[in-house]
Amino acid sequence: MTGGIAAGKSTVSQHLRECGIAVIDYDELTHILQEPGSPAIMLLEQRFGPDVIDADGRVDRAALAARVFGGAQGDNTALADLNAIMHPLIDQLAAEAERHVLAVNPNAVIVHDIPLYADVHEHLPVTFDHVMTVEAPVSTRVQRMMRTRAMSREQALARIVNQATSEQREQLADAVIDGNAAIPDMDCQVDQLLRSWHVPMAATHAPSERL
Ligand SMILES: CC(C)(COP(=O)(O)OP(=O)(O)OC[C@H]1O[C@@H](n2cnc3c(N)ncnc32)[C@H](O)[C@@H]1O)[C@@H](O)C(=O)NCCC(=O)NCCS
Ligand SMILES: Nc1ncnc2c1ncn2[C@@H]1O[C@H](COP(=O)(O)OP(=O)(O)OP(=O)(O)O)[C@@H](O)[C@H]1O
Repeated sequence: MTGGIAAGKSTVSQHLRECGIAVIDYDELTHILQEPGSPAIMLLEQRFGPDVIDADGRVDRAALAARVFGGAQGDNTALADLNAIMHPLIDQLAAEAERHVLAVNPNAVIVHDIPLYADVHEHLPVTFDHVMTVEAPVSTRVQRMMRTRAMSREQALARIVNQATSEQREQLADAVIDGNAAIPDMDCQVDQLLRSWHVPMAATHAPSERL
């Protein structure tokens, strides 16, 4: 699963989990890797300086975001350098998470929630049976980011322009979830998709019981 920022991926993830599906969330993996003691800390401090690490030794994500999305004068490679540090570590942790899920249940259905799939798919060490993207208009997503992430319009737009476009994501996907629909409708879209892909769902959340 991929999708533009604030299109509704976490909302879909929640429903997938309720359906008994394991979700590996690459934003969560990023956050784990930015906790004290992670190998990423030293690399990020070397590249971005001590200001992006807080007093407890974890990444100050707001400070780092300002560095990479804030258009700092003379630092044109900041975002690419952040990605070069983080992405291999995220991929490694995702592979570990997948192994862990499969060790418990070799038949598990696993969804990787990869916001930047369109940007990174050529280098990912895993391949997928299906790709879905969650999409909503830019104006809706900007409003959501301003409301729920306390971002300014400029900060919200800076994230969007530094990601692939909806069209690029849709070209790679075999299904598009309308993240602008009401949440119960989104859930129904997901249920239909899972049925069409013959994905078994947890009985307690079978769609017929919810409707
Ligand atoms: C830039 C950072 C510090 C921002 O932290 P913050 O708490 O504000 O955002 P969070 O991590 O919750 O991510 C929210 C969304 O921002 C967008 N985003 C995150 N990283 C990037 C990036 N490198 N390029 C473009 N958009 C990004 C995604 O849509 C993501 O879903 C952090 O996201 C980070 O270190 N990103 C680099 C790792 C990465 O690429 N993660 C995405 C994995 S696919
Ligand atoms: N269909 C919807 N209708 C109304 N609000 C929604 C809908 N989908 C998501 N939202 C709300 O929009 C915000 C962003 O949604 P969500 O966190 O699911 O998006 P996301 O794609 O995971 O975002 P991010 O890229 O920031 O991780 C949340 O507050 C969520 O409750």
